[in-house]
Amino acid sequence: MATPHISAEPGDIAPVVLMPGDPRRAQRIADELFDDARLVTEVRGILGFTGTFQGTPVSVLASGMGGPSIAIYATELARFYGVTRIVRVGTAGGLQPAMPLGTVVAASVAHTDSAMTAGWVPGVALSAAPAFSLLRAAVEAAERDAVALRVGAVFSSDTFYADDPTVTGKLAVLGTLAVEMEAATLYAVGAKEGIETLALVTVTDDLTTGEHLPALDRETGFGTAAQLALAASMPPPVS
Ligand SMILES: O=P(O)(O)O[C@H]1O[C@H](CO)[C@@H](O)[C@H]1O
Ligand SMILES: O=c1cc[nH]c(=O)[nH]1
Repeated sequence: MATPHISAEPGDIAPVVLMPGDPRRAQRIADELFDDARLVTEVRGILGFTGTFQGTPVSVLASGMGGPSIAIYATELARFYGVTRIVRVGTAGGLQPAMPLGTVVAASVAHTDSAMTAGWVPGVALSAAPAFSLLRAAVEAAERDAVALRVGAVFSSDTFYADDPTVTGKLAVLGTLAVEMEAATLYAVGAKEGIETLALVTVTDDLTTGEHLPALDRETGFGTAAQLALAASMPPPVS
């Protein structure tokens, strides 16, 4: 049975899903990292593929941009397709000095200006955090493979073109590493639906220097984060 936003049949999507914002990054992840990848959904141009990685089924589905969009896909995957792990493979703006373009950040917590979860528990500002199991596995994979990985807070903003740049400045002073748009909502949906989630984002804009990567590099510069996502989320091989 398809959902309003995903046309795959039950069983077409693996329990582990990588989730970039950009549908073309989803296609590249499938083409470059999966074996036997096949298109399983393309509703609204949001591409999803399923294949295998080292013999184990895995899927990739784009989220589109922003919290409301990723909430739709993560919720439908959890409720209707039996997905148990979602790892966002995104891009972000770096907020700290000495974080060159290409730096990969694992979001151990996500601040947000989104109102999406504000009413879930009245009077309580919910914390948005990943599954510790996935975060730990990503850190261990980075250490094992000698891959540089920064771990810390990100800011998941509803606004790409911010009117008030002092907001990210204040968050940077508080140690926030990067700004992006989906991690907090993904983590909130993960908590609500009882699935494991993690966001690994690659810095494509340095907000401290004004350096930016062009659009093609945002589409292609996912390799390290996607490899870490696979290493962190795939079940250990059966020996
Ligand atoms: O590259 P993706 O994964 O889409 O992530 C970032 O890029 C988009 C903005 O350009 C937002 O979705 C933001 O979170
Ligand atoms: O949300 C985002 C994504 C990439 N770069 C930014 O500055 N913000």
